[in-house]
Amino acid sequence: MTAIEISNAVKRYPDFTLGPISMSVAQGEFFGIFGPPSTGKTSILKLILGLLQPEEGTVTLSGKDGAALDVAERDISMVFQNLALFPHMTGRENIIFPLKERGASEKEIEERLDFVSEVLHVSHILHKNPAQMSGGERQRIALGRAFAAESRAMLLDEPIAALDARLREEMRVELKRLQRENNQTFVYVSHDEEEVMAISDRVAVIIDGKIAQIGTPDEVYSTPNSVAVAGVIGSPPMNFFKGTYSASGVHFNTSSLPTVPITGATRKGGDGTLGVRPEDIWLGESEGNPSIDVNVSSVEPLGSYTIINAYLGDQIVKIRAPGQVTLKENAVQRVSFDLRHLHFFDDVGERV
Ligand SMILES: Nc1ncnc2c1ncn2[C@@H]1O[C@H](COP(=O)(O)OP(=O)(O)OP(=O)(O)O)[C@@H](O)[C@H]1O
Repeated sequence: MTAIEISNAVKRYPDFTLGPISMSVAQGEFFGIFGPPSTGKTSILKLILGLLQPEEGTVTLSGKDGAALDVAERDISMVFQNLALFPHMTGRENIIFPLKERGASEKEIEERLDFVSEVLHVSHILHKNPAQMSGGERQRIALGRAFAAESRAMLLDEPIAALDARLREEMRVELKRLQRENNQTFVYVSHDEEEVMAISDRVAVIIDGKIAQIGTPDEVYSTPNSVAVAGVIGSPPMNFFKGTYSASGVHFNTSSLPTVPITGATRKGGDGTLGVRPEDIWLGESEGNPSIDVNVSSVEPLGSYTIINAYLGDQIVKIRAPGQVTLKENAVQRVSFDLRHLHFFDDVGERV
């Protein structure tokens, strides 16, 4: 069943237009929204919650036209980026507020409070007021209040951004578990690509107020439909090389990179872009794959992998090699491109 359906929705601000946006989220789905800053992610959540009305198009919630539902009727909780806790209430009072509002029994309130406090690690701060909490603690209390409500759907806007890295990893596992256990619909906004890819069933990539691609994390990563999507998904980002298509493949302008055969594509002639992810460039020659010399510029050892920045002509190329690699600056290094994982884009940046 479709929980949230947005169809050709447009919202115009003086300096920014969101949309037209079309997306549908299934009941019980963990739906991620990812994109660079100021691209309209929060505005999409506000359309779903009813804080914004679309100027064109529609928002439908479980089959009901959003235009006919006020915020309270939607049965949706939202955790805002700039969280809004009641300052005069303790953590405990904040969390149980929605339960009291709907007249839950004392027993139910206590049980829910215990459950939420344990999962979110907030038992020790329940007596504090928000002013006495750190940013991360306030964030967890805000999450607790949203979870306590047991709404049909939860909208989360960068909900764990204020937490430290270890707690963030722990929390994303817990959030996913809670979502699955409660069979809730989650729409989860983050500008942290790794986080949103790790946690979501499907991801919408938002660029300049429009949905650039919707797919599973694997689809979006393995087959980005444009240079724009390829450029924002993946860390370090994909390497791009300008070139020209011909009958035998693509000839790249970059120094002496050999013509790269392109399989299954009908395109001949015209400019294009080759995309290669840093992990698809290998150190050394490899059979059947095009190879080329690069000049090592710097080496970043990161424990389980190493990032090598190297010059190919006057362009910096990023290579991600497994394990620890010892390479000297200015060394000439032969590298090969994994032919199975090359990405071709046309002159307007669409995937070929
Ligand atoms: N109420 C408003 N009035 C005018 N402009 C607005 C309003 N709300 C948002 N905008 C503009 O719309 C654009 C998108 O904002 P939005 O908050 O939806 O993006 P976002 O992707 O969530 O951003 P961030 O990642 O920085 O939180 C921004 O340029 C913002 O300045």
